[in-house]
Amino acid sequence: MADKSSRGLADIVAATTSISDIDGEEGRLFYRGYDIQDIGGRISFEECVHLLQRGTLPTRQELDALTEELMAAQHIGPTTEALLPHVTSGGTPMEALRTLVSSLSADDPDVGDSSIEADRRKATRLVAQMPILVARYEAARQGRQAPQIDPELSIAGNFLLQIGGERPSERAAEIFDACLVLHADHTMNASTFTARVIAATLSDIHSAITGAMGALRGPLHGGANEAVMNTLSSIEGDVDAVDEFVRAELEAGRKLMGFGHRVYKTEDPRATFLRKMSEELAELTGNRRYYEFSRRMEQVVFDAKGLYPNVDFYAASVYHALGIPTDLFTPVFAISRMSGWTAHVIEQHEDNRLIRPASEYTGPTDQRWVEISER
Ligand SMILES: CC(=O)SCCNC(=O)CCNC(=O)[C@H](O)C(C)(C)COP(=O)(O)OP(=O)(O)OC[C@H]1O[C@@H](n2cnc3c(N)ncnc32)[C@H](O)[C@@H]1OP(=O)(O)O
Ligand SMILES: O=C([O-])CC(=O)C(=O)O
Repeated sequence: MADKSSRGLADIVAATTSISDIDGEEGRLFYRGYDIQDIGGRISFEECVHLLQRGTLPTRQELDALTEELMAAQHIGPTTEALLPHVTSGGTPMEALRTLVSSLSADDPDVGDSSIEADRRKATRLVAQMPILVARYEAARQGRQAPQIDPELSIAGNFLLQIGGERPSERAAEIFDACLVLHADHTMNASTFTARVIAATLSDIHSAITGAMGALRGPLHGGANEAVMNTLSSIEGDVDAVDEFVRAELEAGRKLMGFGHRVYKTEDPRATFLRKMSEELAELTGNRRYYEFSRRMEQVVFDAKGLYPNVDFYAASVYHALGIPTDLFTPVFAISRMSGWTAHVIEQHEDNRLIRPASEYTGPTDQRWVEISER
């Protein structure tokens, strides 16, 4: 029997990992020992994928080889293709994409092979396929074709091209690329933990990722970025209306999405980057409304509750300024987090033990069976 229970497994070490680390007191995040303050805005998402999945920042040659592999995998198979029209009409994008991601395994060349080598190949393919899936989903629900991939553009640039229908500005692609790096991994967050639990039964990588998608979707986790945008756009009037909105929400006992964190006791270092991006995009687009609303909300929430914004808070105004539809914000998170999830599945399979925590029983005891007619 366990010594004590921890609600929500807070502070419980559930895995050892060499992929990422967080110092919650200092507000620091590391990918394989590299401080996000150092690599954020400096490495591309493709380099980040190499770092997380393969363990090192790539040499030029390694990066070229990975980019080629990713390019070659940027398509979806006939099973997923056939499913697309069935999932675009009902439900949310995350529900549809969870189903579509699961279907990718049917056409994967390594289907049925759960060796580490096959895991690695599937991991690269999943990273390449996720932005294509989101873009194809968006095009399908709008009844149009997604533009062709441009081999000159990065994953980030191509995604903006496919969603927006035109080549993004260089700066927009750079900013989005940096966003993908910032969201790529975060130790034992709920979706990564889900993926590891599934992988630890020696299940396959697509099953683990499908579960992770389900966990990411919730508003207490990745779904918060969409909720933040809905909050910001629901506030009518000028920036002063933010004060009253926050007061009313807190008085009603509701949580403000995009604030608070299980691990960070100070500012989330990713929020520091995203705030700057939000400000820059406000200047570039000439629309400062959501940046200013966000700044005010941050101040008012801190004064009232001492809570800091998390990664999802400024991601909302950034994605909005980049022209991404609000209900694709969480799918965008999944595009990035695919790199971390897959790295964790590989790590779990490399040194596996079934994950099976204990529970503390709180139900009745000494019950006795009685005939159904007498209950
Ligand atoms: C990528 C990510 O997943 S980042 C997180 C995204 N999620 C959100 O932004 C949703 C809003 N935030 C939250 O719900 C929480 O802060 C979480 C889920 C992120 C962390 O939760 P936990 O560590 O379990 O903290 P918990 O929910 O128990 O909150 C502790 C206290 O702070 C309060 N609190 C925490 N976050 C918030 C918030 N966003 N707004 C208002 N109050 C909050 C709680 O009401 C609670 O108060 P109480 O002790 O008086 O009851
Ligand atoms: O770590 C967490 O609990 C949530 C989070 O910030 C993330 O997954 O990026």
